[in-house]
Amino acid sequence: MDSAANVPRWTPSPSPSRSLLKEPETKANDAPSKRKSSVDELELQSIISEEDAKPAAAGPMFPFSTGASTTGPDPPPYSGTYEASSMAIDMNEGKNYDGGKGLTSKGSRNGLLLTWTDLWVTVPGGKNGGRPLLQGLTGYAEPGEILAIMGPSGSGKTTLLDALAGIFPSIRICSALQQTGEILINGRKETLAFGTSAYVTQDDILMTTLTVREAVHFSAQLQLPDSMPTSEKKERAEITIREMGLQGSADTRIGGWNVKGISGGQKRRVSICIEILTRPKLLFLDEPTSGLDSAASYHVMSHIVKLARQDGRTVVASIHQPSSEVFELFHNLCLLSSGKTVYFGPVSMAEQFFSSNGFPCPALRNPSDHYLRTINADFDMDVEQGHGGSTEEAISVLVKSYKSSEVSQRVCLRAAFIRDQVNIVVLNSCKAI
Ligand SMILES: Nc1ncnc2c1ncn2[C@@H]1O[C@H](COP(=O)(O)OP(=O)(O)OP(=O)(O)O)[C@@H](O)[C@H]1O
Repeated sequence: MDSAANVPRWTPSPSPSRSLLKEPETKANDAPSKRKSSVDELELQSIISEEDAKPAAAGPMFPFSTGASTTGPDPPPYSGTYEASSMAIDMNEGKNYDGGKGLTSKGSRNGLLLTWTDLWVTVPGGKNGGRPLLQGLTGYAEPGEILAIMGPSGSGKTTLLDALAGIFPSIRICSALQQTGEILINGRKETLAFGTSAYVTQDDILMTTLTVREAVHFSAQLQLPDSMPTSEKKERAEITIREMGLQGSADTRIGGWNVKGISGGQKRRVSICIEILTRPKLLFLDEPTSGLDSAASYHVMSHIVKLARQDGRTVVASIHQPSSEVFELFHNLCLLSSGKTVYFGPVSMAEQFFSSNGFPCPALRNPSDHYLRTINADFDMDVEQGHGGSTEEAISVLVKSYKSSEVSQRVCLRAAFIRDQVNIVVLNSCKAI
């Protein structure tokens, strides 16, 4: 077992300024388009189909607005075909990536592509005019993929999820948090129709007197459209109960502080069950695996991956301590420390990022544990020093290195590219009218 003294510490070499995403030797024989690695080579191809540019039918508005409602033609559904090949290769290298093929599949054609640029959330007041909880974050979440948000406790994971889900300022008015930056759906500010997105919060708010089956069935009756026959709603509820591995406790009361009911982990799964009943296109999950053992965590997360892949759903999940198997299920990783980005990019490239900055993951250690231990400064006083610099120094090196890295530039470019591309399509469709 590792002792606290074995926590990897900052060592000054190799140089943090070393460029990331260097072309691996093994790619030398790949097609020329795959070999492109420079951002200058990014071809901004306007290949969103004309059909995609048609305004979508208006529907009832979802309470979790993800941006101001816009006038004019609605944005085209994300087609997944805008991608320049050079970017697709470098950004998505790794075993979980399907080379962009999945994004052009039928299921993902109507997916939601979420992008955020220079996102700040601040608590007003204090000497310096406020305390920033999120500091200029930029990123994206793609259809058919899972973005994992990780970081030590208090690093801003829930704040980021809340901001992306449009919780500020409409729902948590009393929090008085200030938010700036741009959050776009398919490149546009958009208010989503009811049932399009769902948010499983950290707290399980459930009716304690109901059984699991009653809770899920009632929820299905209320959430699923009136046009769906009752028998189909019941079937959907039963399928979802099974998918979350709750069939064994379906007739057990949920329970609360006064009456013992299902376990904490089972409550978590009931909450997820209720939110995925409508099969939302955009799903936010705050700590979906808390309270679950490693096998249950794996089953729940792999089911969510399946859901994401099946119909090109976009999933953003904060997660504390994934096992290595669960970690491998994620596509992209957003690693936060005190509201700053330590790393954003493909899960498969994170290891290279850490080792190129002097923090190689020791053999046989779960990479996610390694990343979190490297950037957790909460217990610095208790941890024996002597392995190089402090955790604060390590965080500072990684944050600086990420900012100047090619991977960060690509993330910014990608967010800008998606926005510009959609604007071109909307402009063209307006001209055509
Ligand atoms: N309304 C608020 N007013 C002041 N500070 C806040 C507010 N909301 C969050 N914070 C602070 O913002 C920081 C980030 O909180 P957040 O809940 O996003 O962290 P987290 O990474 O989700 O933590 P955990 O993993 O423990 O859930 C914390 O320091 C928290 O105390």
